[in-house]
Amino acid sequence: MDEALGPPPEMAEKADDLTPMLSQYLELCERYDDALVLFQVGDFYETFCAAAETTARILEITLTQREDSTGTYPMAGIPIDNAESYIETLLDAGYRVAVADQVEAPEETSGLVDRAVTRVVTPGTLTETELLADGDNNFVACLTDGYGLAVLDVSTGDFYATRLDRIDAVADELERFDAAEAVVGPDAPTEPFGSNCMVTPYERSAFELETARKKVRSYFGEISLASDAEVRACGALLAYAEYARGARTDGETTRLSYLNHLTRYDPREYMLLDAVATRSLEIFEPRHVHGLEGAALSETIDRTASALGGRELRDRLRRPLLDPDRIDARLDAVEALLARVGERERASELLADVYDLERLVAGISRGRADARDLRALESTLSVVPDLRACLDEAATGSDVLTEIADDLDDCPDVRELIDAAIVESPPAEITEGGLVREGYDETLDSLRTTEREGKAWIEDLEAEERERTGIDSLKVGHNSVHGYYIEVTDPNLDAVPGDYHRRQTLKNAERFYTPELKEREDEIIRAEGRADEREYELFTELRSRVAEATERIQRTASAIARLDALCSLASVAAEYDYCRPAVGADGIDIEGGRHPVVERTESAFVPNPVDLPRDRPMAVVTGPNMSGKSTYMRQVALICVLAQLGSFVPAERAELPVVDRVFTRVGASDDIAGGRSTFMVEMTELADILAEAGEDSLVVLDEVGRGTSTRDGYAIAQAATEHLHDEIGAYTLFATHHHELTDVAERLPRARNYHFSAARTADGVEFEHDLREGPAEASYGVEVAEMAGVPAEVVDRAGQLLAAVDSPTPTDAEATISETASTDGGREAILAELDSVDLAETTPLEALNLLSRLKSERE
Ligand SMILES: Nc1ncnc2c1ncn2[C@@H]1O[C@H](COP(=O)(O)OP(=O)(O)OP(=O)(O)O)[C@@H](O)[C@H]1O
Repeated sequence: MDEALGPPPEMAEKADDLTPMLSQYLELCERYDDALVLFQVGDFYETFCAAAETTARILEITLTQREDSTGTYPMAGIPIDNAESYIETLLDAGYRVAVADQVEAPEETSGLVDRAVTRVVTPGTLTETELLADGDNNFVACLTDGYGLAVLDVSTGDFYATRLDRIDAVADELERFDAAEAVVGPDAPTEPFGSNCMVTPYERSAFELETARKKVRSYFGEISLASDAEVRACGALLAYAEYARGARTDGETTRLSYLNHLTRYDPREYMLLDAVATRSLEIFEPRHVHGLEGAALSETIDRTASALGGRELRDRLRRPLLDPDRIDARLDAVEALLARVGERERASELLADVYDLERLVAGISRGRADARDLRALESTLSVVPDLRACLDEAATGSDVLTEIADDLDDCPDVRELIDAAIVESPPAEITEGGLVREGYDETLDSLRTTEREGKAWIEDLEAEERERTGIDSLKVGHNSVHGYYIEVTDPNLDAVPGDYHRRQTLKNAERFYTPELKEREDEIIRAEGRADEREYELFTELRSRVAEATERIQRTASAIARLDALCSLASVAAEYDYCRPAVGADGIDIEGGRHPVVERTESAFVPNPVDLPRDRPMAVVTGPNMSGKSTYMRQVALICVLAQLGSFVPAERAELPVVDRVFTRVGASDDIAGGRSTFMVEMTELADILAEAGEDSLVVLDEVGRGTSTRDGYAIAQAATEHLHDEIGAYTLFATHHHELTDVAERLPRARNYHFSAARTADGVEFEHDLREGPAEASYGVEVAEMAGVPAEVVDRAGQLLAAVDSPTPTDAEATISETASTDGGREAILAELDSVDLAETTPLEALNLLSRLKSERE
């Protein structure tokens, strides 16, 4: 147990004697015992005891002390004004943070200021925009036994639910959503969570079926969820999200009223890209190779102008479709936008002015938005009519675009409300006035008039008093401590009238007030204070009215997101000359295919074809190191992913099947943390593929059996190839350095050999990167070693050894055999006999007997 969490024992043992403030702290620590409690004291959030020591260390802040009658306690505090960055560091260090704010103003109470936890910040429930990545979701997942899975982005309201029957599938889904946190019930398994997912055990009662059902119903009415496991996951997740919102003091519930859409899905509706494939195809994260970082697919195809569009595109990448009609509908939209260059460019320009509507509206609904947020909402909505106009031009022929145009609602009533109430550039603070337009509210206007008139009266005062007193140097001024004053320099003090009261003495002057000035001043202060309060009142009222339009704004946000994602796909297709794929074909048939990421960095990228018809779905790819095998195989997988998410693809022509799942076994990645060797990882991945691939899957194997002896490696590679060929029939690309495997491919009727060529040149070896039929002839491993900087003497020695293997100088014994063989013709006989042996049908004992017989015949 982390000592920084829970009630500090040194306070707990003196609980009855603590000062009221510290006993309030103790109580909150008891209630929020899985979080670090940040406790507001004036302008700071303080922590005490072990929590103070921990925060001081993590945040590199000073550890001080607080004394009270019961003792001295370590204390560390952070300024409230920039608390968010400190909170982020605490989250990164693996903590949840409960923020306890003063919920009543100190001047309104004679005793202890009341404090309450107003939010619990956890990695999965962040809503603070400064802590969130713009173009990406931040998900919290919830898992029950029987594998009900719910996934929610609290900052946007995106909410999904599904049920899975295998724990592996749970891990795949969690990886798909890249959940930052997983809330688990008492019986849920704990193994599927990756290392960057915080696991949060949560109250058993929230997972009880009836409680959960009630909670789900309170948000979504009679929604049909396929299983009790899902109901429990959704209900518990909603309860947890409410808990993270903290307590409310205004009597409202902690409901997240902007959550009004739950998407129930079946993972089988989408192409499955498991964790291994997502990583090895570098869909979202580039891999670091020798410290060099390339680009990920997501970045390469992202030309979205708004955060909404960025998230939508990533979501599509996460879940490529399986339904050819839906894929085609998206492709129609991309095609329509591609054809309408002017409208598309105009739309992208407009989209660049769009704020993050989803997060804005979620903030408004949670009561956390300020006046600037409302203005941002208004300005975003004001773009919508122009966007719709662009679409009206471009939408012809695309149902998807027509639907988007229909969903784009600029909510004129909401815009009017905001525009009428809020000034154009309001301040960030909502309690200090200056937000509300003149003419919006009579009470406010009259308070402002009083304030203005009072100030005008004071402005005139200086001239009036100079005239009345005859003191030309008399000044009227204001300071924050003493308020308004009349200042008279020492030489003129004789001329000061009797109604002047001394306020302050300076070095060479005295400051005075008059009863009238005091009265005016009080009036101004009263009017100012009441005006600020009135503004706050008007603002929160307006915010609640805007919140009533949440669903309409969310629909518009979703339409904008879809439009932005489609515009991005069209722009990339135009810029990089992608073609529209035909999806739903019987086999993979690509002409001039390219790797979408590598082609951007490789100026002379060589396009290559793919020909894997349904009845010959296997290709064994050989070729020297560095010739382009891995790039080629990944490019095939990426083209399939792109096509199924509804994107054009980097090729001259592409006919593609609907691939249900992409499997990869690529490269050697150690899993030292997981305690598995390179070979073990490799074999686990191979086992998954062989167990789960079907004939509609695409399997990319980049060398199998590399992590063990050549003999074992080859045996495994051959057996796997045969199994994939005979039993599974998946679209398979198998790159290998085991040249013997090309013989196997030759023998298998539904497989074909391909190779990448290279040419020896004076400087070493030149890779041509073009794919040809048939097996490769040479490896050029030694040349590549030389290019990589292996020392010359090692390269030379390797060259000699290679030459010896290629044209062996016979040893004495071999020379004798070969002589005998050539004289008596026995060599041919032995070779003929060897050729006739079917190794697959030969037991080790038979092989040994054969060898012994042949040997004795030679002697
Ligand atoms: N079609 C292509 N056109 C131009 N350059 C390419 C092409 N394919 C690959 N390359 C370049 O060649 C380099 C090597 O490619 P890749 O890693 O695919 O080779 P490989 O055959 O898989 O090598 P190894 O067997 O050593 O794993 C890449 O870094 C890439 O920049």
